[in-house]
Amino acid sequence: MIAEVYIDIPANPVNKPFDYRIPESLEGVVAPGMRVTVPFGRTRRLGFVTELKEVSTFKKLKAIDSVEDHAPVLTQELIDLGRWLADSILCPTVTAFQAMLPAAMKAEYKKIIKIEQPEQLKIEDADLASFFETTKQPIWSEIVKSHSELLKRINRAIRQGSLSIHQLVRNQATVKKVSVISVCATKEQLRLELAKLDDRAKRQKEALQFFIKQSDLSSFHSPIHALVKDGLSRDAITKLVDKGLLHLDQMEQFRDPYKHPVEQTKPLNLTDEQAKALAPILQSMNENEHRVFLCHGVTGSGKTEIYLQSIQRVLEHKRQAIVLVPEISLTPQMVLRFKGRFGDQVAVMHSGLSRGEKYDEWRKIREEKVQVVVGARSAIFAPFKKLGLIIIDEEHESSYKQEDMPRYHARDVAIHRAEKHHCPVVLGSATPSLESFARARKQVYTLLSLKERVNHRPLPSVHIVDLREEMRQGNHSVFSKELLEKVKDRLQKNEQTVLFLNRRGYSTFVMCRSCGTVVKCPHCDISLTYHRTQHSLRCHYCGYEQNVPATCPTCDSDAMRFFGTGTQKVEAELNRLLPEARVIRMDVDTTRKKGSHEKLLRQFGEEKADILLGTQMIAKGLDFPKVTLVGVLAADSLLHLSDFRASEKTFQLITQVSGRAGRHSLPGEVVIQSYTPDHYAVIDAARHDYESFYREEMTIRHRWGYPPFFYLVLISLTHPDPAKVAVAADRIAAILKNNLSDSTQIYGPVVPSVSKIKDRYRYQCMVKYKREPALVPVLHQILQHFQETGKDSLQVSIDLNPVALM
Ligand SMILES: Nc1ncnc2c1ncn2[C@@H]1O[C@H](COP(=O)(O)OP(=O)(O)OP(=O)(O)O)[C@@H](O)[C@H]1O
Ligand SMILES: [Zn+2]
Ligand SMILES: [Zn+2]
Repeated sequence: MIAEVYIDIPANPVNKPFDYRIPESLEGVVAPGMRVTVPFGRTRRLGFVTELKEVSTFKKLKAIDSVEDHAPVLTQELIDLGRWLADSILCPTVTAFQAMLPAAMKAEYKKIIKIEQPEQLKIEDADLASFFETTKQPIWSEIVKSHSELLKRINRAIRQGSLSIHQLVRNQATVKKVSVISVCATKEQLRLELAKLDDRAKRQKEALQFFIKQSDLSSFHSPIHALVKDGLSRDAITKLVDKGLLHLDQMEQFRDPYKHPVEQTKPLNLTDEQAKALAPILQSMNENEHRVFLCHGVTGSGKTEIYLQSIQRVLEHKRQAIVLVPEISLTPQMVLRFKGRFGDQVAVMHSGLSRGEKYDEWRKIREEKVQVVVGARSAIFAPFKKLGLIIIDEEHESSYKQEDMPRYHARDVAIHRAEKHHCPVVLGSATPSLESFARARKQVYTLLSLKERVNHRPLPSVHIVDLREEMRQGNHSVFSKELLEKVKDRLQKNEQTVLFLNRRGYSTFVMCRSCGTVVKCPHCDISLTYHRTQHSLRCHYCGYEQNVPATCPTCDSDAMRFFGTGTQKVEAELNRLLPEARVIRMDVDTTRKKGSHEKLLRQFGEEKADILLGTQMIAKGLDFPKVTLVGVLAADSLLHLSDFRASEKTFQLITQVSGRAGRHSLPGEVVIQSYTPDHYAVIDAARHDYESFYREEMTIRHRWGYPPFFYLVLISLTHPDPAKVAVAADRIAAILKNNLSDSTQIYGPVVPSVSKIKDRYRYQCMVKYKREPALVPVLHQILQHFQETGKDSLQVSIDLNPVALM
């Protein structure tokens, strides 16, 4: 038999299956979806078996060395998915396969030095020979590091054939095992042994008495460490094992990151709106029909309960469900809602788990020990065999798109998988992406609307504060008078406040602090980006460049400023203005340590603080009854990012943050501080008017030719030599222009705002198109032609439908 194997080298020339002979010893063992070690070139590599066949067109085939898995790690569906993904996002197939598996299963390659001719080595270099006699596993990289003086001699010995270099492939995945003791003797036999032992074997006697006391010996088993904890001697147990009276077994164990018992919750009585939204989802499941639902529900409308009750039906049908949640809202609060309803049937996958924990959660899925997975982006690849439902909460979140290879969007993968499994996908959000809402409008997706909060609780009332006005009145603080008054009021009433400061995007744009003007590109309607090194303003899209104006082009004031307020500064100011307030600050600095994110949120939930001050990580998923005030310190910070999605992101963020207020019995209030209070993204968010925002934004996208009306492709090049990357960028732009149709537009090449990363210079080209059949073949050709391997070479990456254009 012959196996087709994708080699674990993510490079274009290797991006095809290679044929390998299955040796007799592995006949019937090797199966598609397994990982194998194979000789490749002069090394050994890990590979994925995708197909078995009888004949090969090649005459001389190398044989597979060994099998890494006892069962396939990729199902047939995932193998097909990997091929599809590789084609549609232009990545090597093996990269797609790897993305589907937990990191612990990535192969680790180690080079070791092997002695081929010990006698010859002794003659040629006796010192070296005795060195290797004392070194058990001479690992190449370690020898290079600590015995560099030997390198020359080792190299000579390799040339002469007495030494050689071997590549070891190591599977990093480890299964945690526990030693379990059972009894293989009768009580009678144990008593006999007890009588035989002399008095010095006191500990063995104790152990025997312990087992004799057990009511049912044949079904007894216990981890050895539990017995030791109960006072038995490990030594004595081992002796009894040796005598054949006890039996020792290694049992696999799952590491459990959520050990605490969870209180079971029951399905809630649905509101009318919830029931109306749930019905078509259930119907689609009953009919085994693939449909995509967009569940557009205002914050606090009870979307999660709809998810829970849909999953319940999935379980009744003996099928399985995937729930995707953005990494930052995958808080214990969120996890508990699923564990509380479905208990041990839920696996959780997120970046906070250790490698081993992630691997075990993955194994629970593969071994069908769980039926539901709640996880971040990569959980979309959960190896369930009978998917019945995929839910993507906060579907508008840009983190569902992976920013590096493979650049997949979890939403696209979800829809593709659900099609194969004939099951529905539910996309949920209070602020759907324009793409998804447009599809729902065109009835590609089915729209489910929840317009009210649960139990008719009102949405919070929102006040917009004009920061320019505050400035004019001489208030230079980050807090407007109104916001400060309201925070004080909450302090008095013993209620809580959430203050939100978006730091991302600061100081990349220049704004006039007296009139709010931001300098834009005359050709693209995009804010210009400040380049520190040249002290100039540039357009990301078309390359337009100008100097930073000394005075504001609109009002002539000299208050043109870069933005630089951070959470720390705000915290200091809070301490000065309200010394009695207890503040919890949450940002990248205070949440770096594992578990600190949860800890801070728990403290806030336990009302150990009055104010929660944070960045985007507090915008989502929080549900605290005492929060009655939310303040957005500067709503514009995202608005002027040089990104056509800037307004959309601003609208989403303001809506999400506002949604944290007044979710329970106490009514909520929101203060939005802004330098551009009449921007539609700010006004519509304040009015909770998604549809109005959608209309205005779509008009603008249409006018300027941005998605969802057009598709974008971003081609990025990097090279250590600025001249080389410039030449390649020009050639690629020329190929695009010559091979794509006239209606497709090609922008660039331009230098992106970050022009150099890790000493590699960057260039970008952008393609904007509506229908372009030649696109994928041309992009393939570009990759084949320009992509080089090796460190100091040209790197080309292609991002279809990029979410960030930085
Ligand atoms: N049918 C119901 N009856 C009573 N309470 C409910 C019902 N459905 C949901 N709730 C409660 O209402 C609150 C808000 O629900 P949930 O968090 O699911 O809203 P959401 O739509 O997901 O909001 P967000 O988009 O802001 O995260 C929760 O505390 C939830 O327990
Ligand atoms: Zn101005
Ligand atoms: Zn421009």
